[in-house]
Amino acid sequence: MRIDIVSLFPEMFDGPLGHSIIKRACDAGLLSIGVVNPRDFAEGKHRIVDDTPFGGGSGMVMKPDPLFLAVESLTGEPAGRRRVILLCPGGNRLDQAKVRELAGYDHLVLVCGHYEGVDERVKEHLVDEAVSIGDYVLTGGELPAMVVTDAVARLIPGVLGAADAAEHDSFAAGLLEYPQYTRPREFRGWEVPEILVSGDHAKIARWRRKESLRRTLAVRPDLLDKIELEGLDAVLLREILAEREG
Ligand SMILES: NC[C@H]1CCC[C@@H](CNc2ccc(C(N)=O)cn2)C1
Repeated sequence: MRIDIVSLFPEMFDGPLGHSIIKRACDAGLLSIGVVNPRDFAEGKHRIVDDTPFGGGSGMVMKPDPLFLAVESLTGEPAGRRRVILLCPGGNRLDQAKVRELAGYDHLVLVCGHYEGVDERVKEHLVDEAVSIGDYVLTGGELPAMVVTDAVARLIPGVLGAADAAEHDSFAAGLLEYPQYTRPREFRGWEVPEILVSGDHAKIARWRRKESLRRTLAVRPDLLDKIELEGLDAVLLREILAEREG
């Protein structure tokens, strides 16, 4: 997969994309990431990328021309499935389903906004979709672009290594993930649940599913509305509710 990021601050990406899993994915050729600066596409000696808003108002707005030229420099050759995304607070909410959808593309172009706004013609005629990582405003779209890159990259086959590593993530099965423990078995008097050292894999799987349901019910009951709970899940949920009563 190829991810190109359009940002006025390319150096912001050296850290997060230059380490750990993302770096390994790039070194393994599973992912390639580029960052272009729209300022390099701005005309004139001062390479202006923003200007005051028509109609008045405070703050500056990102001009359309440098952004259009920067994106068009990346979308020349017809590359399979491509999606151009603007990161902004008013975009479609990013969730794991959206991450899975974006991971299905061959080429993502992530446009990072700045200042008080981005000229509306960028959203109307240049990008395929506006995406928000949450209901809050940041100083720029760079951190959201890193979030999207990280979340999508870990779903690329081979990036996470252990085949099912992404399967038991929170939200992967629509539920929050079960609690994880590792050595030491006893730490400051706090013991690892006995069942996890029982060696009974069926019981462990049941315990994990039940804990996922218990946590999801407690923290994100809204997620339970989205999935059909049948069979064992329904049994486990009844046990959880009975335990709450008891
Ligand atoms: N009107 C402010 C707005 C103008 C256009 C550029 C953005 C950059 N900041 C962002 C970008 C994305 C998100 C998010 N939630 O994904 C939050 N903040 C700020």
